[in-house]
Amino acid sequence: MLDTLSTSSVLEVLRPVQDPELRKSLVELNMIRNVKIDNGKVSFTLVLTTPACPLREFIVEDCQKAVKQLPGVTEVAVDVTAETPQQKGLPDRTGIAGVKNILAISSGKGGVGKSTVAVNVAVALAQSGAKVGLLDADIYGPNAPTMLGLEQAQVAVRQGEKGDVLDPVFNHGVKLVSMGFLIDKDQPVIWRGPMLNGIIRQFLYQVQWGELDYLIVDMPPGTGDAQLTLTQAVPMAGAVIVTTPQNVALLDSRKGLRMFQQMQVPVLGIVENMSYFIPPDAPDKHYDIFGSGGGEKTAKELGVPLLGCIPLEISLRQGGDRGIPIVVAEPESASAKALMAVAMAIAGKVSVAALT
Ligand SMILES: Nc1ncnc2c1ncn2[C@@H]1O[C@H](COP(=O)(O)OP(=O)(O)OP(=O)(O)O)[C@@H](O)[C@H]1O
Repeated sequence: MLDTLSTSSVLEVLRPVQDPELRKSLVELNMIRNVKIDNGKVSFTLVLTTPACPLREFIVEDCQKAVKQLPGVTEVAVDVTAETPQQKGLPDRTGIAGVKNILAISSGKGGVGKSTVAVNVAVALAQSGAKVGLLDADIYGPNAPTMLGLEQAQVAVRQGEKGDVLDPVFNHGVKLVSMGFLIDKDQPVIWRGPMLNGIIRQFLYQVQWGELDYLIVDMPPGTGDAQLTLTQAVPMAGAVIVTTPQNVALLDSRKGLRMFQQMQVPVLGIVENMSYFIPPDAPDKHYDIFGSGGGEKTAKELGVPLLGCIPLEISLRQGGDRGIPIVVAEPESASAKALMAVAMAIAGKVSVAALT
């Protein structure tokens, strides 16, 4: 079989090549398509499970190596595309039409950088080619509009076929709807909680998200009613918990973890923010202000993966304030690279959860 060059011999040599995260054969996962042979030139499409695949180059290389084993092959051309799988459903929760994966970014307490992570992960996924929405559900501090440069924007309510619909606003490749657009910012926080249910329903059924690979939900901090309402209403593909190295925040993360588990939302991992300090005048220096290895230790204790550690960097805050996320403003900075790696790790975990 292997000594003749044919579509089936190409698939045969590719069969042992696995997706490193899914640990399954690319051929069996239907990730190899359109195999064509033109004299010695073999071409095919590699359909990844996310455009943000961190292992893209390795997989392509493995495929090329495998096909080159066949006699008569002079060239291997791999066309890479992606089809994000749809999250597994829960019988009691109805998803949002067209939205494949809803992801919660949460934190045990406020101010740990949850929104910063949510916004930059959303933009990084969009940069990779994914269709991304961001639902800023943080009723206490809806600051995603500022961070995406959309502070002055208003969601437009218009008459749709089945009643009023809301169109998200758009910047840096991300569609955004924020609680900040719908709540009165001068209203006391205690009145905002009860409004949440109604607003969530609007987000679910009235926002015209269109087709999305990922809808990132910037959750309110903590584990109160607002979080329960959200996790009950929206079927989540997974949750990411943002924490800082200090112990108090870590304790709170444990509560968050338990809440998601009780709500049958898989916890994809934790992100340690403000892990170490990089001074602006010495970007190659690295100060472990809170000691090192805290994130790793906590991840181990909690039994979930550590998705990444983000340094404390002034330009990261400045990017947020200016409405130009660091992954756009300074993609080469340490914090941008760390955030991009977190985005890719999340995308990888979502694919694994959907396909295994
Ligand atoms: N790694 C970092 N380096 C520098 N500044 C950061 C970093 N992470 C977050 N910040 C800054 O800290 C502040 C709080 O961050 P952010 O708003 O993302 O936190 P949050 O957890 O979402 O807070 P809240 O609960 O109030 O919504 C912001 O000014 C942000 O720019």
